[in-house]
Amino acid sequence: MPHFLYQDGVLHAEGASLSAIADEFGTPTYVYSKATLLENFNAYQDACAERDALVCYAMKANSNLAVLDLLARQGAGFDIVSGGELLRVIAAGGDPGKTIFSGVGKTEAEMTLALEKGILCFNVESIPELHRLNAVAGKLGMRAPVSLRVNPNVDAKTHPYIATGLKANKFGVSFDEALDTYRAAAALPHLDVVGIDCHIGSQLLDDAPLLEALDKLIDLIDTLHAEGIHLHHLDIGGGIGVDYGVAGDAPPVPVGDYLGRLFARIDAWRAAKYDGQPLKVIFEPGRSIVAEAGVLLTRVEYLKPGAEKNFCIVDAAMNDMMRPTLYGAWMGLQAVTQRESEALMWDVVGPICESGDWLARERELALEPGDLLAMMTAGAYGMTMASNYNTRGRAAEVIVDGDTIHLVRRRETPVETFALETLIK
Ligand SMILES: Cc1ncc(COP(=O)(O)O)c(C=O)c1O
Ligand SMILES: N[C@@H](CCCC[NH3+])C(=O)O
Repeated sequence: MPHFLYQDGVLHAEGASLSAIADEFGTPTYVYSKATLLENFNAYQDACAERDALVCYAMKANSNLAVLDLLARQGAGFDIVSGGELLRVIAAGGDPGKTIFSGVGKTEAEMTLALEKGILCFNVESIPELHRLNAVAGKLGMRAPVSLRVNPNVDAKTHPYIATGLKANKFGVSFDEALDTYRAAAALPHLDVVGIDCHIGSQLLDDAPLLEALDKLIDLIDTLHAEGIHLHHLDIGGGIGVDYGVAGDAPPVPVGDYLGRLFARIDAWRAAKYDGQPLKVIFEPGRSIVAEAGVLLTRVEYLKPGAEKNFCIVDAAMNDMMRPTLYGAWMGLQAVTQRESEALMWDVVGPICESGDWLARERELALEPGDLLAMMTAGAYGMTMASNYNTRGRAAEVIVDGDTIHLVRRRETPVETFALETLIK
């Protein structure tokens, strides 16, 4: 159910007017809807009900502590990719015992922290990483729970920067080398081989590539079983996409439909080969939980019509939302208060000194300076990818719950952007 709707001609997040939010907290500001967040998470939880399954929210999509806390209280686990993200999970009251650690470059310090905090599992992506983890666990007198991230060489049919499951990508152990890598892992004294993992890419609109990857993992689990390596879980990663409103794009597969098909396959396989003995299933969704729950609220500073192009200069920029310039991503824009006046074609750009600093191109909008715009579907990979380029303080973040507005991250001041720096004599 959409929670960003016009009421009396003004765009609202649940019961709160975006215009009132801009007046109180300024712009640019990320505005999240708590109801959307919970509905999206519960689409996974509901499809997993009564099953041995764990939804590990991929917090790289949006790691605001209040977001993590809300999801943790719904039973979420977390997929992390750094020691910093683990510290956020803990600060938000999340459970390290429901946390899995992905990523190709884990440091010794990160491994040590994760072992000391008792995470559920390391998703290991290479043989050198296995050896490092074995050594770190040995030094601590512990055994590290390990799942291998296998690269199933499946084409996820998404933007090349966010496809991760092809041979050409840096991620995971190649499918052909997976068996030998499992043997190597099983022979190391300080590792417990517990699972298998893959993540083939992000913003997938169709679940066919995910089910193809599942079939490959299933075959591999059977081969490992025959070798005496018995796994306790299968982690299929994240990747389900959202509707950004791109003309011609098919709508994304509903989460419940995808999980239904996935569980049906797993159940049929377990019934045929393992007397129906269940296998724990882990998911790592990010975008499909938070993207639709957020908008980026920005104000028009100047209108600069020109012979070739009309530029609408707003107070948000590529440092606040990198997706358009990084991926050429199309993001929806809506006027917070709609005008009756004539619409013109605008390129919506920020104040940063780069021609790549654009948020939207060729949009038909009726605008005046001072108007507010909402960039839609901006709750994922927005604030988490923000930077301080041009010494811009990062945006504020608020969560709306009904008609209550919670400021969950105050605006960063420009002075705070250089507070860690020091002069030399
Ligand atoms: C290992 C891993 N898991 C999960 C995710 C979350 O993906 P998405 O936001 O597409 O669900 C990502 C990002 O693509 C990832 O790299
Ligand atoms: N940052 C990307 C997704 C990255 C996925 C991380 N593995 C995006 O905005 O679409």
